[in-house]
Amino acid sequence: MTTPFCLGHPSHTLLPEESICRICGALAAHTVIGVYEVQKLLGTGKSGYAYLAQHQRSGQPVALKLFPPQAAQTELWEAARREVRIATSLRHPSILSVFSCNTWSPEQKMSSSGIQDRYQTLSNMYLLTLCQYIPGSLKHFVTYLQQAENQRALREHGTSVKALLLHVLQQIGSAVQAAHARGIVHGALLPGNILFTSYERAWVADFGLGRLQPPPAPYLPPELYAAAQASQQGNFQAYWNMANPASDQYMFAVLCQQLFSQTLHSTDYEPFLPVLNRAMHLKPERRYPALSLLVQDLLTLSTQASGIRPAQSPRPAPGNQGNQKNYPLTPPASLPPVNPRGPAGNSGSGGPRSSGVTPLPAFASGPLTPALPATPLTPTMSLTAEDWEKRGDKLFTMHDYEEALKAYHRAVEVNWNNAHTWLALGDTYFALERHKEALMAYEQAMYLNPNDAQIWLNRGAILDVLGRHQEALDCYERADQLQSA
Ligand SMILES: Nc1ncnc2c1ncn2[C@@H]1O[C@H](COP(=O)(O)OP(=O)(O)OP(=O)(O)O)[C@@H](O)[C@H]1O
Repeated sequence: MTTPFCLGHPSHTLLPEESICRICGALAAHTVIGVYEVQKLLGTGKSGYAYLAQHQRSGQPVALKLFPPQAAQTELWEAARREVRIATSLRHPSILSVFSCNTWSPEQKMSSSGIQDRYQTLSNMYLLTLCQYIPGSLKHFVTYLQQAENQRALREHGTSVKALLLHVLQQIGSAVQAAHARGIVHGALLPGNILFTSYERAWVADFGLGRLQPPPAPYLPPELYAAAQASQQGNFQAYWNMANPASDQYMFAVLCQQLFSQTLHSTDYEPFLPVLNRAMHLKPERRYPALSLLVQDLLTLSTQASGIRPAQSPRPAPGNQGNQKNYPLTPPASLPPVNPRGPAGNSGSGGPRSSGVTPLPAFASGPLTPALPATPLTPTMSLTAEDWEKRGDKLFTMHDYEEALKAYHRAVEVNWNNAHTWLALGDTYFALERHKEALMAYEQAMYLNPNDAQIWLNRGAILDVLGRHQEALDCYERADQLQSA
């Protein structure tokens, strides 16, 4: 038997059954949490670790984050969970949705659910979130923009580094503005929370979680210094309460400033400085009344300088600025439209679609996604239910949930009585965020096989998402009983 080790840097050996390292606090390699097995450390944030984990059945990669127990912060977890749900419900094409946000205790390592609520003592509870794994980081994006050959390729497409940069900033701004319109402040617009599925497709992560801890300099706006200090002394509520849309605007402007200075010539970058200076004004009331106005000014300046037709993003009516809904994700006129598929949880959210123009390079998919054999998906009458299910499994692993759904539907048409296929169908609806349909599929699976712990577990997870926490707990308990029977 191999010695267990933790995923921290440097790695430490662990005692058998130890799932969290006592020295560095990182998870043990291969820890199983619910239906996911932890594979590697993705990075360390302000208040915890992020890991790559894999769905045990389908192989689907997910990003799993653990926020360690800190009594004062724990009080905020319920509020954070509420905000995570609201942000996810916006289905914004650039808001990375979180598909599970719950408390978890290492003592439950051997439990089937892994996601526990209320029954644990506060001192050993972690806040655990699961969201889509997104392979590209802001660092990848900047490196791409800095390379001469890519700059040349962009020019050949009739666009530029600046246009692509502004296109991405527009997506980020749109996500943050949409959240502000629903009363959600991000609180940590840092490079680690900006992720990419392709070089022109950005996602903002950690809505609802960013305010749990203040960001470091230079992102921290001056008006929040005192709150940050208070949180260092354990009063996390101070930062949670004080962060506001104007402070998000400040952080967004710092992010813009860093991106501009790293990727543009100073002559291209200088015209933007007055706009950024306004957004970073020491007095929050002197900043833009809404983030969308800042983005609009950046776009207008950019198009004035380059002669590109400005993106159509109407200013909000006076008096309605703070409450502006959203503004369209209109790419600069010369940017080639491409179709990087968004993550599954957001696939119904109306991200850009392909128009057949040569795409900009997409990120390679993660190592956990094997290539799909080039089998056409045309229905063949001779396929068995098992064949359809296998096909669905492959498509699911490739994140092609729409096609996986079709394949699983074919499987249940051929054999209605297979609980396992209904379970797979439920998982696919879950990935597509069609929660009610997922619940119905799990219930059909449960009807066919009431003694399958996995079905109870997944039904619990969907009930959690639907806010039916008590029923979810009952399901987790039933799953535990079945597994220990
Ligand atoms: N969904 C994801 N997919 C892929 N990588 C991710 C994902 N979420 C986070 N990461 C990676 O893990 C790292 C740590 O993430 P984490 O959210 O813990 O911290 P952060 O984003 O850097 O800062 P913060 O604590 O403010 O959120 C990130 O820098 C990023 O590289």
